[in-house]
Amino acid sequence: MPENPITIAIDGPSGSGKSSVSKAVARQLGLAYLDTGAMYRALTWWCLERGLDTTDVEAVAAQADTFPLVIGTEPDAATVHVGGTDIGAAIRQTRVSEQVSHIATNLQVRATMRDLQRQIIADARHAGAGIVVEGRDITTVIAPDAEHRFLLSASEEARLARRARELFDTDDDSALAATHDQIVRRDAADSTVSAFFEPAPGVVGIDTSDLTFDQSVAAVLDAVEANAPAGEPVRIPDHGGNR
Ligand SMILES: Nc1ncnc2c1ncn2[C@@H]1O[C@H](COP(=O)(O)OP(=O)(O)O)[C@@H](O)[C@H]1O
Ligand SMILES: Nc1ccn([C@H]2C[C@H](O)[C@@H](COP(=O)(O)OP(=O)(O)O)O2)c(=O)n1
Repeated sequence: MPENPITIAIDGPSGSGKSSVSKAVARQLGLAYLDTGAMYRALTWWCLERGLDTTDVEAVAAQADTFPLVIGTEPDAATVHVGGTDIGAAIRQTRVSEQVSHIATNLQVRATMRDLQRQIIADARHAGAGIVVEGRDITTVIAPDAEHRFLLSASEEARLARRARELFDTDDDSALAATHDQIVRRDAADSTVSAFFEPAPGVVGIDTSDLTFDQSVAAVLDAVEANAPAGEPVRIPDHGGNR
């Protein structure tokens, strides 16, 4: 087991920059990376493929217990497979984004995901330098004892514009309107089961609204460095660490 593995937990609403910043931080520090949102999306895809009603709490929970999910934890290969099928692209489809909150607010599903996520974190700490884990309940429920915990935020305006540019290559009015459901409605639904708009006690809040992407990454890296035990430099200075 490595000497001092670390877990970096990062939460925040949609479009706050969790996935992109977490991947970059993991790369820089030579850590594994876990996108917990991808796990909820994978289960949503699986249920839709089987024609299940995603609001059927018991039926969905039964699938969560058994569906053959394999999630990659390399920041440059954060792959998602179920039963050997690569669904990395399919889980980003609009039909999945529209339904995923039904799955993510199912408390039985959350309990199953919690156990899976904790196992992945334990494995990464056992096998390597540690892991960056991002989602909505990582700082509060999944890994409240993580060495470093962050809540990323950004104004609704900034988050909508980012997502619109990502999905439609523009943030004109029609792109913003099309993005609204994915960001605002989904966050409202998801926040009924997790608290990710404000940092919990002991969690470092970073508002990325007026930061560039690189500044957001640097803000997390600087805070990790500042919080590291004395004599243990954590930043790997050259290109992307050892993974
Ligand atoms: N200051 C910033 N911090 C983080 N991401 C930013 C920033 N400015 C622009 N972006 C872009 O916004 C998008 C954020 O998306 P993502 O990382 O998927 O957010 P989340 O995982 O929170 O939904 C990315 O395309 C990223 O490059
Ligand atoms: N730990 C988590 C991670 C994601 N979720 C929910 C929140 C979202 O509706 C879905 C998908 O998460 P994802 O992080 O991919 O969402 P974004 O599209 O990046 O906003 O899962 C959750 O409830 N708890």
